[in-house]
Amino acid sequence: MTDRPRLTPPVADIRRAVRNSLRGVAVEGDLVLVALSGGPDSLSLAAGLAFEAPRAGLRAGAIIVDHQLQPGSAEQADRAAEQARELGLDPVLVERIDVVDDGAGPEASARAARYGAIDRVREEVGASWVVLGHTLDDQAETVLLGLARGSGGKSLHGMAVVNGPLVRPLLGIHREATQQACADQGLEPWHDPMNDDESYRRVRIRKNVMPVLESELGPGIAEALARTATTLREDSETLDSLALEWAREIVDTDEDGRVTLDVGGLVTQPAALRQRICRAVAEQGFGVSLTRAHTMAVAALATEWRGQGPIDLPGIRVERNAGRLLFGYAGHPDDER
Ligand SMILES: Nc1ncnc2c1ncn2[C@@H]1O[C@H](COP(=O)(O)OP(=O)(O)OP(=O)(O)O)[C@@H](O)[C@H]1O
Repeated sequence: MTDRPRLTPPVADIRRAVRNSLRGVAVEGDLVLVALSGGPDSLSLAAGLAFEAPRAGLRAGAIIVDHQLQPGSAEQADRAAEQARELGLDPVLVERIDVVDDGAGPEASARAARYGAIDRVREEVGASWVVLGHTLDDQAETVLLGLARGSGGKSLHGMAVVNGPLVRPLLGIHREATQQACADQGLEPWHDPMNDDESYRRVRIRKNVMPVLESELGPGIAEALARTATTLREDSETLDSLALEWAREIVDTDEDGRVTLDVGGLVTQPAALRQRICRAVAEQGFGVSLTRAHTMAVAALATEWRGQGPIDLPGIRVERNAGRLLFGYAGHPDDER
């Protein structure tokens, strides 16, 4: 653990972070749930929320998801629930779920099931917001993971403080500060054995890569990575809204319900906008998220077309017809002709 200079104690920093992140989004009377794993990040967040919520006229509860994947998970979830009650949170909800591997691997399937359960419970109890305990170090690790994947775009943006009903107040707080805050308040966090399992890339980044980067490049590397994520996200949001404006100019719908794009209008755009326009049409018109490779393939139909036929992508078919790109559902009745 690096010794970082601190102006204020971690408990105060966490309370301030909770206050600032909810200010301007939550209104008086709103119910805010903390997603509590029992680890130091979410436990210190739960304590911060329990302190701040009544001062801001908010109600505060907790949701604990028991993935039922490891022996003892039920006891661990009950212990976290007990800690939440001791902090004065109400309601405290324990959701036991069955994780089915959806093909994305055990970790990703558990995560998807967890977010699904959290959202379901949030709606059931009428909560407006869910606060999550992701820290600045999680953010830095997310950026490095994105870089390593080489997928560019959104994977480098890290996480936003507010994303729909999900709020991440601790993105400016180091993990070690959450550990210290727990100790300072006499809270005993749970240690997730998965955090030591080096078969996970994220764990190897945390345990092996970040310490080297810190010692070679300086202790501010996590902040620098997190700042980069914020800048990239802000730039990208600007490009997204420009792309939407342009899309309105060059998009039309034909009599078969297919979305058509004027190629002439598309190719005059810089590559970043061109790709975003194609992605936006697929997403907003058909509910399909194009991967980077698929986006490039679709954009190439506009810029490098040599008479090739339609591209079939999961859920969507895109083809070039004279001066237009045609986007239709895969399995469109016209495909049979
Ligand atoms: N079992 C759980 N029940 C409720 N909330 C949880 C649970 N596990 C994690 N969380 C919430 O998610 C936050 C991040 O946890 P963690 O870093 O373990 O997630 P992850 O598996 O890396 O996935 P992701 O970062 O995509 O959420 C925690 O601080 C907590 O708020």
